[in-house]
Amino acid sequence: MVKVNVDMASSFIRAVLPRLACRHLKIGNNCNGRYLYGCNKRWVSSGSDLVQVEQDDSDNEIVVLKMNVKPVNACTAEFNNAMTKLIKDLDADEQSKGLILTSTLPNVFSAGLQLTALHGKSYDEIKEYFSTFQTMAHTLFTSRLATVAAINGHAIAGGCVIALCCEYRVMAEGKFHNGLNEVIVGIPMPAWVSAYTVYALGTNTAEKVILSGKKHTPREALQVGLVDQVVPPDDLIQVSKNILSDLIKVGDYPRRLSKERLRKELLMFSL
Ligand SMILES: CCCCCCCCC/C=C/C(=O)SCCNC(=O)CCNC(=O)[C@H](O)C(C)(C)COP(=O)(O)OP(=O)(O)OC[C@H]1O[C@@H](n2cnc3c(N)ncnc32)[C@H](O)[C@@H]1OP(=O)(O)O
Repeated sequence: MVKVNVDMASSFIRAVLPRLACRHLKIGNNCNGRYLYGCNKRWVSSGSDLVQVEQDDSDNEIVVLKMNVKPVNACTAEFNNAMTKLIKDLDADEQSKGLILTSTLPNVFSAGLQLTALHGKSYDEIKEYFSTFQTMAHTLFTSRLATVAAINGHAIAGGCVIALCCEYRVMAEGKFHNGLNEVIVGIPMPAWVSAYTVYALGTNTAEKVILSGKKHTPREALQVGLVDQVVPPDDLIQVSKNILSDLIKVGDYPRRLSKERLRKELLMFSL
């Protein structure tokens, strides 16, 4: 399990964050959705039913993971752990080469951290919860698979982070937002999230995106590099599959090793 560096933020978390989270959202029993689970050809078990798994290409090389935590794909600890397990299982499965990450929900990719999980919790509980999110993000970021985020709705804060962990991001046109609003919510941006953002956007743009806390339209997200492509919603999955097919055409070993070498520089921020 990746450990979260919470030293600098410990008093903040204890004293302020739960209050801010409460103020930001109506606290209620709002993450009690029903979960679906399906797979066309073979099962890759997450040990839970929070993520739909589809392997629908003829070679079983491409896997589609659909986040499925109603109503907004808030990243519960159970979801984070399920995602981590799934990605690790796929990494260990030599047949799998590429991963598309999307959502079952029509308008939301992910709303990020489950803010309600922070309310009324002890410091240790909050720390443990954060570490499940960081472990999931770290596992996705360092996966040997080629990864494409098919962003079919809002991708806010941690939802945007999940997309940034992927190699390529395609977003559907629509009245959606994509951004890192942590500073607005009241969360000082953790160094590892900043590092992932810098990796994807470059330092100067990452600083603007993080410090503004701005939520971008798909077109604005494209301009700042939060996404690589914006497409009509109906084309999202097919475009993502086409991109992934190109990515995995490259020899598996050189690709895998190059990705590892490129991304390992950032691990110092993550561990
Ligand atoms: C140092 C160590 C540090 C380590 C810390 C590591 C941090 C890593 C960085 C990550 C930080 C974060 O993710 S912080 C999370 C920030 N996330 C957000 O600010 C997103 C807030 N949500 C939204 O903006 C919107 O809900 C949005 C996603 C666009 C969907 O809008 P909609 O109109 O479709 O839906 P809504 O009506 O708003 O929401 C539907 C219900 O879902 C709930 N809901 C919405 N977002 C939720 C959320 N994130 N968590 C829980 N519940 C949420 C609402 O309260 C509603 O509940 P009911 O009223 O009961 O129905």
